[in-house]
This record gives sequence, C-alpha cells and structure tokens, in this order.
Amino acid sequence: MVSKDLWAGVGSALAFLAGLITLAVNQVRIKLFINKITASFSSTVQITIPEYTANRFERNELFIAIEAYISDRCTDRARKLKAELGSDEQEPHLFVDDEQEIIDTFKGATLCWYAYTEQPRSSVVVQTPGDEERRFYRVAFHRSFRDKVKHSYLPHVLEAGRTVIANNRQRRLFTNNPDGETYWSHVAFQHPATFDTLAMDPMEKQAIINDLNAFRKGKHYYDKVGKAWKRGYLLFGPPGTGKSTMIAAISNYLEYDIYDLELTAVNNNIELRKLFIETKGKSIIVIEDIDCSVDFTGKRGDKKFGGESDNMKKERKQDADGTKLTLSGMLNFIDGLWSACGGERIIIFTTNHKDKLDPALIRPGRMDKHIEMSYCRFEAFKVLANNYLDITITAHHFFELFTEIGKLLHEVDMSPAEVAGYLMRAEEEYAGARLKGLVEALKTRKGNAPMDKATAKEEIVHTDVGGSRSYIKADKREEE
Ligand SMILES: Nc1ncnc2c1ncn2[C@@H]1O[C@H](COP(=O)(O)OP(=O)(O)OP(=O)(O)O)[C@@H](O)[C@H]1O
Ligand SMILES: [Mg+2]
Repeated sequence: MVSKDLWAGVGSALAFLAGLITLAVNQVRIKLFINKITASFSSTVQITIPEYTANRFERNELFIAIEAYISDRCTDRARKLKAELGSDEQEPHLFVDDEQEIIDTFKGATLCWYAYTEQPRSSVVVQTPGDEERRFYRVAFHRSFRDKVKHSYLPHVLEAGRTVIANNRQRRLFTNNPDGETYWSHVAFQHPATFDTLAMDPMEKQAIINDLNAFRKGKHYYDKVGKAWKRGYLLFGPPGTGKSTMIAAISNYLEYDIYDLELTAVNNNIELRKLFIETKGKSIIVIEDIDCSVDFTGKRGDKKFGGESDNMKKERKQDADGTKLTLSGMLNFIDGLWSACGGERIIIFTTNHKDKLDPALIRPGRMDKHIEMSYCRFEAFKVLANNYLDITITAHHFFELFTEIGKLLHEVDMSPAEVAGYLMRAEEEYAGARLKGLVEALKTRKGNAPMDKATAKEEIVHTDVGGSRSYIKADKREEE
C-alpha cells in the first residue's frame, strides 16, 4: 500500500517536472517567436563597425575614416567631447566622445551614430588578441534607407573621412638610415615653398602643375593603359636654381610625403628594394644629385653595336651576387615589378649635369618629364621681387630699376638663389637699395661694362605672362 502511494507520488512529481520543462521550452520558443516578430516589425537597422579588422591586427580603415568624418562634421553639435594635441602639436584637436549620439543627415535619410567601448572580459592584463578593450562605431537608421546607406552613405563617409585625414595629416620627410634597425626615419615636413613662390618661367610652371594634376587624377587612366601609377621627373640645372625648392613645392601642392633616398647609404640592390617596399603611396621618392651619389654615370655600351661592354659584364656579375648597388638594380627600382606596389608615387632625380647620366636611367618612361631649372631671367625675378620685397612691376618708383634688371638678367647668368641673396640683404634697409645692389652685382658680372644709354633707349624687355606678350619700354619714363 505504502509502495503504491510512493509510486503515485514519484509519478506526479515527474509529471510536474515534465510540465515545467515543457513550459520552459515553450517560453524559449515564445521568446524567439516574439524576437522574430519584433525584428520583422522593427523599423531600425544597425550597422556596427569595429576598430580592428577580423584578424585583429590591422585597424579597420572604415572605422578610422568614420572617426575623422564625425569629428570633422559633427563636433559642433556634440556635447561630450575629448581633446588631443593635433598633428602640428600646436592646437588641441577635438573628438566626439563615446556614448555621445550624433545625428547626421544624407539625401533625406537620418542617421544616428555613436561610439562605444567594450571592456576586456578578464580583469587581468593579457596580451592575447580579442581580450583587450575594443572600440566600435554604430550607426542606426530606418530600414527603408538600408540600400542607400550601403551603396551611397557609407562610401560617402569613407571618402569624406579620407579627405579629412589627408588634410589634417602632417606630411613627413623620410630619410633612409645607414645600417639602422628601421629603414626610414622621419621628421615633420614643413617647407614653405609653393608654386606661387617658385621663380621660373610661368608657362613652364603651369605645364608642370597641369602634369601633376593629370597624374593625381590619373588612376583610371593608368589602369586602362596597364601602367603602374607613378611618374618620374628629372630636375636638372646649375646649383641654386630651385631644384630642391621645386620638390618642396610639389610635395606641398600634392600633399605627398617625401622619401629622401640617400644612395650612398644603400649597400646593395637588395637593400634598395627593401627600402622601396617600405615606402607608402601618395609619396615622392627623391634622389638628389644622382650624378654624385653612385657611379651611374659610366656609359654602359650599346647592345646593338659590339655586344656587352666591360661595365655591363661587371654589373651583371654584381647583380647576380646582390653585393652592390648597380645601375640595373636602380632601373629595377624605378620601373621593375616592385615599382608597381603601392601606386601613386612620383620619383624625382636631381642633377647639375644631365649630360653625365647614363641615358638608360633617364629615358622616357623612366623619367617621364625632364625639367630644366635655369638661371634667373626677368619672369623669375618678378616672382622673387614679390616674394622678398613685396613689390611688383606696377610699382612706379621701381620701374627703371626693374627695367635695368630685366635687361641685365637677359645677358648675365645669375641663379635665383644668388638674386634672392641680394633681395634679402640685411645691411640694406630699403627695397630700392637692395635692387641697386643687385644691379651693381649684375653689372660687375657682365664685366663692369656700364650700360650703353643709346642701346638702352631702344631696348625692349620681353615678358611672357600666361601666353600674352607684354612689352616694356626700357626708357618709358625718360620719354615722358
Ligand atoms: N627658382 C627659385 N624660386 C624661388 N627660390 C629659389 C629658386 N631657386 C633658388 N631659390 C632660393 O635659393 C635657395 C637654394 O635653392 P635650391 O636649394 O632649391 O637650389 P638647387 O637647385 O636645389 O641647388 P643645388 O643644385 O645646389 O642643390 C632656396 O632656399 C630658395 O630660397
Ligand atoms: Mg638642391
């Protein structure tokens, strides 16, 4: 009797347990069902952008661009901000802080952004990937904008963010380290030279600017013709004519970093290749005074006539050994397969003696444009006078001096650096005195020959501004 009651008790307990389990399962089902229903009725879509890519080693470029985009566009509207010293280390730079909601609008869509941080799961400091603090951006929007956000808004944020980064970026001047652990070290690049302050023939200058513009926008073109996106310039001319200044002006114009490659610190072709691989896109690789750096000047002999020269044989052996920096290693650097890595690069060689260089080094395709930086003529002088003395040719009281200088500069070779030296002479306080000092120096160089008045009366100085010729009568004021 007792055992019958016992069994009945166990039976009802089991039935009760089964009931509980069924209820729990049903509740989970109901919960899932409710979630499903809510999801299908919810009008909000969220996209989360983690700071690091899935492999946890690289920062997510989209995240970086969003950060720049939001701090550029939305900082004024945010109430929770954080500050850091900017790239110029002068001004504090403001960022939108975590958990601060930011509303953005785009073609009729309203988007709500916020950043948040996930703390590590364990409280112990661990270096294992995945267990450190993790940052995210999240954007929420109405589901009807799903396609617009994916196909237009996010690409727009990416592009705008990249532009902000490029504009805020402190450009850098890299130099290669002899036997250093790192290949390149860098400093902030802050050279004031621009195309406006560069003294040279205006037409030539405009041609260079046009060439740079075409290059910068040329990705599609380079892809289409199957060429690596790079361009080579050879700057040649006597000392002090502005070759290095031109490089600074190009860098400032394009906002590219500069890699100043010191070839004498490169031991062999392998090192050269490694240095090259370490450079980034949107940069200018410069080799100054290429004729002095390494012996690339020896003519290699013509393959067509008489086969390989001794030089070429020797070089081939050194190439095979990888023991030396050779011309062919250099050519490989400029237009070999490696040169295509990264893209958007300008390679600039400078030299005082173009004729001494091996033609192979500077043939079209390698050095696409040869730019001659020459002695200071009148056009260049006008830019220098404006730079250093703030005076233009329209300043009446300097008209005669300008005319005389224009005439002399046609006959005498003086580098812009030297002319600039006279225009900034500290011992002369006034612009007129400095200009007179320049006239004297030019006359001395001409051989102390005083200007023949009769010739001066007839002399006409030609200036070529933007293609329209203007003539200035040397003795205009005398005639009046
Ligand atoms: N064309 C120019 N326009 C403006 N300034 C110039 C120009 N050429 C020279 N200068 C002035 O002269 C200085 C020396 O010029 P720069 O170093 O550019 O000459 P360079 O051609 O590179 O000479 P080098 O062959 O000796 O390297 C510059 O700091 C600049 O102030
Ligand atoms: Mg120089």
